[in-house]
Amino acid sequence: MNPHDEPEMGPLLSSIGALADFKSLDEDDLPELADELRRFLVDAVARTGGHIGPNLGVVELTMAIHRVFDSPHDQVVFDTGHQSYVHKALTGRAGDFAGLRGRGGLTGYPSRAESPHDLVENSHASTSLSYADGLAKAHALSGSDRHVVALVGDGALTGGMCWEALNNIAARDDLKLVIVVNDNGRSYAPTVGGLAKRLSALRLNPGYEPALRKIQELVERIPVFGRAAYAGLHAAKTGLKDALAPQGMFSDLGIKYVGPVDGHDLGELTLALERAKGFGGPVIVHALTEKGRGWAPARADEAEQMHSPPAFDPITGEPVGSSKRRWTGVFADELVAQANLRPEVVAITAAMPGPTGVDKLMKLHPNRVFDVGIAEQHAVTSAAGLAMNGMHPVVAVYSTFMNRAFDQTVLDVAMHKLPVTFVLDRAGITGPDGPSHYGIWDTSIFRVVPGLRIAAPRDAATLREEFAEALTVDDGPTMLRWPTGAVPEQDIAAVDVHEGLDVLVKHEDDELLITACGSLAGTAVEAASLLAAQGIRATVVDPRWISPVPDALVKLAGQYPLVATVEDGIRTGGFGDALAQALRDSGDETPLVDFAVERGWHPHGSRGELLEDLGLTPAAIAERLAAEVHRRGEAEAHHHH
Ligand SMILES: Cc1ncc(C[n+]2csc(CCOP(=O)(O)OP(=O)(O)O)c2C)c(N)n1
Ligand SMILES: CC(=O)[C@@H](O)[C@H](O)COP(=O)(O)O
Ligand SMILES: [Mg+2]
Repeated sequence: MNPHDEPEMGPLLSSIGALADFKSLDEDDLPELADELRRFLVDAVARTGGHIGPNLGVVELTMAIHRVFDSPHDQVVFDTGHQSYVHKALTGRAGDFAGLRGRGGLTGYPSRAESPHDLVENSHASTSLSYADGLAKAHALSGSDRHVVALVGDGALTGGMCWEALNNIAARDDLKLVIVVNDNGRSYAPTVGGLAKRLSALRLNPGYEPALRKIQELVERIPVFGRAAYAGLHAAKTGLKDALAPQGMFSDLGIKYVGPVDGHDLGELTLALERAKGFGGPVIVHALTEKGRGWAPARADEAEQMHSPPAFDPITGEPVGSSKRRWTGVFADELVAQANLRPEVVAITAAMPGPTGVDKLMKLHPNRVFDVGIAEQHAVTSAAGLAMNGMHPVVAVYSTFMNRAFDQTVLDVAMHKLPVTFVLDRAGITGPDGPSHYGIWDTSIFRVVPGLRIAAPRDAATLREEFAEALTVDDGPTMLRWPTGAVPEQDIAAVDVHEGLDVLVKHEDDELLITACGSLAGTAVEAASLLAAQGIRATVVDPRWISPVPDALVKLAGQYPLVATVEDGIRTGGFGDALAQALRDSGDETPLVDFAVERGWHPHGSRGELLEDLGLTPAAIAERLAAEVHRRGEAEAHHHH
C-alpha cells in the first residue's frame, strides 16, 4: 500500500479518463492493463472494504465487453452490481476509488448519478435478465441497432427471476441481447443446486475444445478426407460437444449458446463476444472465471473467496478492523444451542451461510441446514413445507432481501399458521451498501401479516431469549430483526419488568415515556439521561415483541402526557405508527413523537453517519423531546391563564 492515500494506479490505468481512452488502447497493452487493474483493485479495496473477490474475477470479462460493445450506445447491465468496480475504473472513475463506499464517494454498485454508463443501481440479485429483456424489447420496437449486454453470475442465475426472464427472452429471436454468464462456481460459498451441477459439467469439460482442435488439425492434414470428413467432423463436434458438455439447459430453451470460454483469455472472450454480437438475437456466452483471480489471499479463502470483506491488509488479506462480537455471531451460537435441544429445528439460507451465521450449524449438522441458492421466495415456501411436516424451520435472510418473499410469508406460511421463524440480519440502516441494502422496510411490510409476531432484541442476552421464545411458538410464524455490526459491549439490563415490558430507565413522577425498539434501545437510554440532565424525567421501556403492539404498552403509554418511539426502520407503517394506531383504538389521545427513518433514498455512508443524518442519535432525540415538553408546558401554562 503506497504511502499517500490514493490507490496505486499504473500508467495505462492513469491514462484512462473516459471509456474512449480505454477503447483506443492498443490491443497489446490490454494484458498489462489487466495486471494494473488487479493491483489497483487490491490496493483500493484494502482501504475501504468491499467486493474484492468478485471484481478480481471480472477484469478480462469487463474489458472484453467494453472492447466489443459500445457503451452507452450499447447498454451494459451488471446483475447485483457488486462486480462493477472494473467497469467504473474503465469508464473514467479510477481516480475516485479512495472514497469507495464512503459518504459522498463512489457507491459500490452502478450509479446513474456517477456515469451515463451505469444503468441498474439495485443491488438485489437476479434482476439483470428482466431489465435486459425490457431494454432490448424497447430497442426492437424503435428499430434501433443498440445491443444490450447482461453480465450475470452463476449465483444470480439460481434466482427465479432469471428463469422468468429467460423464458420470455427465448420466445424472441429479434432481441439484440447478449447474456454473459460469469461462471466462477460460487455465490459466497460454492453455488448450489442442479443448475450448478450442469454448469460445472461444462466447466469440468474444458478438454473438449482442445480435443476438437486436435481432431480438426488432424483431419485438415489428411487431404484425402477433404470436405466430406470435415462435414462429418462438424456433426461429430456437435455430438461430441453435447456428449462431453451437456449444455442442453440453455439450448433446450431455444437460446443460442456460445462457450464455455476461458473468462480470463481476452482473445477468446473477444472472439466469443464478437460472434455473439453478430447473431443479432438472444445469445448466451458462458464464461468460466475464478473469483479472486490473481490475488492469493482471495483464492485461498475457501469459505467465500473474499466476496465482500471489510478493510484488509493488501499483502496478507487479513482484516484490519476491530473484531468485536457481532449480532450474527451471537445468533450463530444460539442457533446451534437451540438445534441441539430441539431436533425439529432446521435452518435455511439463500446462498449466504456465512453472512447470516447458519454456517456454524451447517458444519455440525449439514443435513439440517439447507442452502437454497439466491432464492428467497423459494426458501420461505420450502420452509412452509418443512413446517407442515413437523419441522421448525429458521429462515435466515438479510432484511432487505426478505422484501422479495412477502407473498410467500403472508400466504404460504402465515395463512397456514405454520411455525416458521424468520431471522432478519442487517435489519435497519446498514451503510456502505447504500439504499437498496438498507433493511428498513421489514417492520412496515411484515407488521400487516396476520398471526406473524415480530421481536427486536436490544442486545446479546435478549437475542438469545427472544430467539428461544420464538422457537416455542408453534401456531404461527415469528420474526426477529437485528442490525449489522457489533452487539452492545454490555447487555442493557432491565431495572424492572412491567407486565412483560422491560423497563430500562425508571423515574418516579416521570413526565415522558420513551419506547425503544431493538438496536436503538441504547440510544433511547442515553437520550433519557441527556433529558434527565435538563430536569426532564423520561422512563424508557423495551417491549421486546414489537408486533402486534403489546396491550400492556398501550395501557402504560395512555397514562403519559407524551410518548416517544425510537426504531431503526421506515417511519411509514413502522412501530411508531402501530403504537399511535393502538392508542387511537383505545380511545387515548396521548400525543406520540415517532423517531424513525424517513421514507426516502438515503445515500450510502457509515451506519453512524446515516443515523446522525436521520436524527436517530441520543442528542437529536433529547433535543426534540425537550423542545416538545417545553412547548407543551407553555401551552398548559397559557391554557391555565
Ligand atoms: C436477492 C439477493 N439475495 C442475496 C444477495 C447477496 N449477494 C450478493 S452477491 C451474492 C453472490 C452472487 O453470486 P454470483 O451471482 O455468482 O456473482 P459472483 O459474486 O460470483 O461474481 C449474494 C448472495 C443479493 N445481493 N440479492
Ligand atoms: C452484494 C451483496 O448483497 C452482499 O455481498 C452484501 O454487500 C454483503 O453485505 P454485508 O457486508 O453486510 O455482509
Ligand atoms: Mg459466482
